[in-house]
Amino acid sequence: MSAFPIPVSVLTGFLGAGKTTLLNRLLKDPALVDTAVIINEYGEVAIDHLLVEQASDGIIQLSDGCLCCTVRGELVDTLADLVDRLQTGRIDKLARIVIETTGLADPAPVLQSLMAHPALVHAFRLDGVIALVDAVNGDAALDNHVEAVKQAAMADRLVITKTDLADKAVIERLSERLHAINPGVRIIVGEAGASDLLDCGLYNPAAKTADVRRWLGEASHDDGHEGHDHEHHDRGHSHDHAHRHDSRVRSHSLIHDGAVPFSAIEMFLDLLRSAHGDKLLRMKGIVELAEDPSRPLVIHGVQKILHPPARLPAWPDERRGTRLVLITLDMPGDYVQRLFAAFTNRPAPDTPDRAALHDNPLAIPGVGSVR
Ligand SMILES: Nc1nc2c(ncn2[C@@H]2O[C@H](COP(=O)(O)OP(=O)(O)OP(=O)(O)O)[C@@H](O)[C@H]2O)c(=O)[nH]1
Repeated sequence: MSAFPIPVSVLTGFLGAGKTTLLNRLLKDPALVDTAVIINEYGEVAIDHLLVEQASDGIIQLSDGCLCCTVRGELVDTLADLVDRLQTGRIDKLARIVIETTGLADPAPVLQSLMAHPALVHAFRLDGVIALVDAVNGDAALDNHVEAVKQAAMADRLVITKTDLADKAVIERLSERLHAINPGVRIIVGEAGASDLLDCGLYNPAAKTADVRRWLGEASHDDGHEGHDHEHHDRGHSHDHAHRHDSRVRSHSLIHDGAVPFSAIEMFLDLLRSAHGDKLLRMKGIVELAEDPSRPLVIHGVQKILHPPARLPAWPDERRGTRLVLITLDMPGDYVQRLFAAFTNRPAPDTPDRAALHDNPLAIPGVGSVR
């Protein structure tokens, strides 16, 4: 039987900051035994739960949507159900919960639910908010996305990730900026472990800045906007939708049932980045490679950076094929789908096939021009 209240850590950080990477490291630590992980992902093709290296029964995947808006009720139901399962003996032990938010989440509504929802207040206590800021892309995220600022401002622990990719001076400037946003916070530069991040003590909004208290106050009056400004355009296998916070941000889900040659994926990514690299916030996906279909390729792009692709030893579940999620800012129309269709040989009207792109990759009729 577990002791109530159960500590809950909220893991946040802008798109691609390294949340899943950190989670994978933390879950190997004995301090996280009997931890349930709740993952929320934005984009209709869920990938993150496949990349968390833990027995799948400890991971709960919330449906598509963002924790701070459409799936907030689902989080409350999930947590209430965990309490019920513990009380009825269907789960033996639950020592801790980690909630990984989407990179675009405003953490305020999540915290508000945990701190104030009548069904949850006695069963759970918010242990702390851990926010990740990427040393390479963090400045740009803070400049351009209020969600990134909110995440940093509400944190009890800030972790600067990807310090191996940035200069010392850049990291120092970023630390100063973060201290200005969140004066009381402890900043961990580089690899953070369980002892740095857990047991922060009860979350205390009074210790946070005035902005955070205002955001939390606003979040408590902001229920029931399910589905607002959430478009779905069904285009066969591809879906787009606009994020409610900012209709300039869209997610594009690309699915191809079948293997794809590495050269096709490489060229698709190259063209996308050279034509619209400035509009790519996040890209991640799992690819069935024609050259070696048994070991999926995992690709990650974060703003301008394409991280070195990694190979999984095997497929995490029975599904094969290629699934990519792209989150973009101001991307024109259906450019992404058309380009992807061209490379996976599913020509859409007016879209050339892959051979044509190989012949002249800089001139793509119907897909827009490459700068
Ligand atoms: N070089 C380097 N790469 C890192 C580090 N942390 C994460 N990455 C890479 O950054 C990419 C994105 O990492 P994720 O852990 O998926 O980021 P995330 O925050 O979970 O991403 P979203 O859920 O899409 O917001 C991956 O390719 C990671 O391998 C780091 O400290 N150094």
